[in-house]
Formats: sequence, C-alpha cells, structure tokens
Amino acid sequence: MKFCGMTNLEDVFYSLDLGVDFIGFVFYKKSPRFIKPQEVKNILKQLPKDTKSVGVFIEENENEIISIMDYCGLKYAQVYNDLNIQSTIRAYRIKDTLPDKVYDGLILLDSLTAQVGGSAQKFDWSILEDFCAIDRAFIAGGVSLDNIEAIAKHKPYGVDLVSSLESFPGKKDPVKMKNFIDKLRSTK
Ligand SMILES: O=C(O)c1ccccc1N[C@@H]1O[C@H](COP(=O)(O)O)[C@@H](O)[C@H]1O
Repeated sequence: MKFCGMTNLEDVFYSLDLGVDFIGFVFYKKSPRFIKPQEVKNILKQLPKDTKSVGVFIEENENEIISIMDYCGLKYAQVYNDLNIQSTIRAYRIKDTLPDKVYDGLILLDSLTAQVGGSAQKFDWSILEDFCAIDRAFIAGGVSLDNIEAIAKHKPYGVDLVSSLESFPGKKDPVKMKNFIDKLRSTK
C-alpha cells in the first residue's frame, strides 16, 4: 500500500504507524501537494532507514531526478515516461485501455484526467481482468474506502491513494487514514 502526497512529518509518522508500505512525495510544482526537496530530506532523515520513500516526478529529466533522489535519500522514483533510472515505479495514465507493453519492475496505473495525478477519478477497473502485470501494479485514481473491495478483487500488487485520505489538499485526515486501513485489512 502506498500513501502519496505527503507534505509533513506528522502525516508520514502516522502512515508508518498504520503500517503503510510506501510513502510518496510530489515534486510537481503545479500540485497542491508539492513539497521541496529540502523538506523531504528533512523528513526522511527522521524516518527508519528502510522506509520505502517515493519521489513523484513529472517534468524532471533523468539527471535531475537522480540528483534530487540522492540529495533527499529517496528509494524510488515514480515516473511517467520510460527513463533509464534504477528503482522506478513506472506510472501509466489510463483512459480506457491498458498499455500493450509495460516496464519490467513495479508499475502504477492511474486514470488519465486533465490534471496529472491526485484527481480522485477512477478508470474502469473491469479492464484489469486478465492483466498480465497485475502482480506488480499499484492501482491509483479515486481509490477510497468505498471502492476498496472492488479493486481488491483484482489482486493488484498494491493501491496508491491521496485525495480520499485528505481533509484538504496536502493535509491528511487521521480518521480517514485509519478507516481506510481498517477496511483494507478486513477486505483481504
Ligand atoms: O497527488 C498529486 O497531487 C499528484 C500530482 C502529480 C502526479 C501525481 C500525483 N499523485 C498521484 O495521484 C494518484 C492518486 O490520486 P487520487 O487518489 O486519485 O487523488 C497516485 O498515483 C499519486 O501518486
């Protein structure tokens, strides 16, 4: 499970307490969850060394991504193009069909909407039936307490969510986080 769009230490600590596996930080300046590399570095140095931290990169090139990851101490880069970077989560934006060929490692499927990411919009999950890479795919886009059972049926590697956990963009609601985790655990 991945909780993304972290902007503060309190939300990160609580996510880890709840047992969230991947913690995401958005470096896209147009996002309301944008966080500066310096703040991410400061947060990460206060976390256990094995925390699976993820930087979300939209506009940066390979060298810029590697430089920010090294500076912050990030473990994974979530990227939206084929890039030659180790430890990526390759994100694909889905309208109504899945890509014919997908990257070898972890992948992420989010809905294609006017804004990139954090849209709270789901794609048609019925297309996941028989998807050959479901066991290494995070499903994102509008995942919430109300639809976790529908997505769990497809047995993805994980789910990734932002909007449904927030009290406002950039700030997580602890009650929503806890309720989601409780529902997810009772669904498995
Ligand atoms: O969260 C953002 O603002 C964001 C901005 C740019 C790229 C990705 C972003 N987050 C990703 O959005 C989806 C989930 O969004 P939601 O649950 O539908 O709100 C997930 O992949 C995040 O990593």
